[in-house]
Amino acid sequence: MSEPSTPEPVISMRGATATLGARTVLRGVDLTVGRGEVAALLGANGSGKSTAVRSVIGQVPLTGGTVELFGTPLRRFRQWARVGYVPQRTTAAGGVPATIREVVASGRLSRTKLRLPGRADRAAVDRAIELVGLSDRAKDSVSALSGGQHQRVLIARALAAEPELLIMDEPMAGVDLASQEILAETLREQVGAGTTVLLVLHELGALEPLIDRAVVLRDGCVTHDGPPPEAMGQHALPGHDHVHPHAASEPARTGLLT
Ligand SMILES: Nc1ncnc2c1ncn2[C@@H]1O[C@H](COP(=O)(O)OP(=O)(O)OP(=O)(O)O)[C@@H](O)[C@H]1O
Repeated sequence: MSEPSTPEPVISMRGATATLGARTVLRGVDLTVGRGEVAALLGANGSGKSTAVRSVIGQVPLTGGTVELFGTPLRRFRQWARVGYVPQRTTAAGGVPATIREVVASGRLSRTKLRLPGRADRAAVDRAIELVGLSDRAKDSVSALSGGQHQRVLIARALAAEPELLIMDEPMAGVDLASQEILAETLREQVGAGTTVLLVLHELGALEPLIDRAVVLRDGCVTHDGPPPEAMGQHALPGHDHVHPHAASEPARTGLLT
């Protein structure tokens, strides 16, 4: 008991294995993210990045290994308001007519539960919309938004709960440059405020300066865990294509990732 204790990890995944259909997608993944840390999960298409983060929040059951969130085993974890999750490229519209503000406000439900929203709740929703630069469009229908704006709405929805841990799956995928800059700035603010962040990325790109640690997956195994390898910041090394299924333009190159 003499040594100063390191801060309790916010995410602690140990020896995680998972299968989807007949396919083993995670083969013993260790992933630890400490409080206030910004970690990037990198890897080629199909390496298991999305499956790993979905396992962290219990959307994909593990066949082996363990996950703890804020020091609590996942099966006992109930404090979901502490976790904001932005899934990979979904739409905020969902076929139901809703305004930007309504969609973002739905992200606050994990805090309000069954009580009526109060002033602090409304302020958190307004602030989340402001952070992603959509204040002037708050009353517009989400069905009229571009892909990048959709993504900003989904991120604002996650931020509305003021999460301590923010998990985002390829937040920059298919997002126009202007929205990318706003998202990077939003993330900078969150990180500055002490939020712990886990990002799935296929390249570090504009977010590189924010990343403390990179964890690289290959075929369901961790092949690197440490400072972001330099080559990952650029579209480096020829012959290593990562083709993003959602990218409209030419394939991005991700160097060490494949
Ligand atoms: N529902 C499913 N049933 C069977 N296999 C699946 C299912 N979903 C994903 N897979 C497979 O599991 C593997 C890992 O998928 P995952 O989405 O975790 O990879 P990823 O690293 O996030 O890839 P990407 O960069 O393409 O998003 C892939 O080979 C994928 O085809």
